[in-house]
Amino acid sequence: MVSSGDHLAPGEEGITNPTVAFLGPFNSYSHQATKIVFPDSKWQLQPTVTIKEVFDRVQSGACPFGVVPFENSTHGTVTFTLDNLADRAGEYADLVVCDEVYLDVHHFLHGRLPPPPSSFSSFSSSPPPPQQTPGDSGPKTGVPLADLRHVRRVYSHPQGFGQTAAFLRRHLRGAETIEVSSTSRAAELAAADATGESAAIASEWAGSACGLDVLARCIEDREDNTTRFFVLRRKEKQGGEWKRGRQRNLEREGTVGEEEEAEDKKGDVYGGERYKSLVSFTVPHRRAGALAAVLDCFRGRGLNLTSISSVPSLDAPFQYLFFVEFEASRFDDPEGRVGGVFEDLERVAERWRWLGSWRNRRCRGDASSTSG
Ligand SMILES: O=C(O)C(=O)C[C@]1(C(=O)O)C=C[C@@H](O)C=C1
Repeated sequence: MVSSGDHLAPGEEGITNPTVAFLGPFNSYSHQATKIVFPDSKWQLQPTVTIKEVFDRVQSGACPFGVVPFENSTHGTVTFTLDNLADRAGEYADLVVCDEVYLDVHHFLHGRLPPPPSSFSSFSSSPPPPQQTPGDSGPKTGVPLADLRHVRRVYSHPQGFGQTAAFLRRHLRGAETIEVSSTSRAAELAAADATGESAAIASEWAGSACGLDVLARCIEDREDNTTRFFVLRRKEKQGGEWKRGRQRNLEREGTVGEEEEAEDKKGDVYGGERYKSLVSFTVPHRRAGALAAVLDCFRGRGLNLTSISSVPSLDAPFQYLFFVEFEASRFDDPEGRVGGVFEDLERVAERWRWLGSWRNRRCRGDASSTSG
């Protein structure tokens, strides 16, 4: 099976501006995820300061693609992305999700090694944590590799803190935690602190790019910590690529290798799980069972839901806009189940929007699903 990057490369033919926006700076997890789909030998990767800026660049056409984190397996939804997908101000009418990327996320604590033991007396009287001894077989994970009593503040992205809550509780209880726009920005800030009292929760490569010392490795609460990213593009391109009644999304723009085409034909490998789609909707707030009625549309069409999220709709306090992901594509809908559920939504939801259909990267037989 070819990698998703290989699928994409020929797709550049129709793209005169091979640029991709992602949440920067370089060395963020978003950067890593972006490189999986858009190798930097072929694409110009453009870091942004905010997730909103990724949406802006794709909507304006400045970049044909953008990559944004959507959810983490430990800490849940990335609210900045959901907020933009909610598009309350009607700024992103043309944007759709056209692919997904899974990235294994292993956080390191980076900072400066502690000063000599005699200078600790003013910080704390508790004993230093166990350190790695020369006889240890491999690098220890999830424990401090040095005394952390000199660390007064820790920078990270809110997701970085959420995914390492147990380590922070156990080893950095007294330290101030400061949320910043990305984990790679956190590493930059820790490196800029000449006192050596700042640390960052960031990837291994983000810390080493800033010349920081590793104070602890793999400090995430769960070993299977994974973040899923969405690839965004403008709608008309994707819609225009519908050939032979099949989905023609980002990686399928005339780029499907023979090997993959053969895989596609094996309905038993992918079953009904080859594709996923995302819709957002609001329901009549005061009507009992209104949300259940919308969800029942999917049940009625035999469509399996894979995620449900919500954000305040901002129509009125405590009213919500919902997101539902389900296993099917509007571009590969031989039984009309997706078309049918859209008709149902038209009747049952207050307002609703299709936000994209793409290949399910976590279905059996797709080797390009995860990296990290
Ligand atoms: O801060 C980064 O490095 C990012 O790319 C953002 C982000 C996120 O928003 O979830 C991406 C992956 C990790 O889950 C932590 C942070």
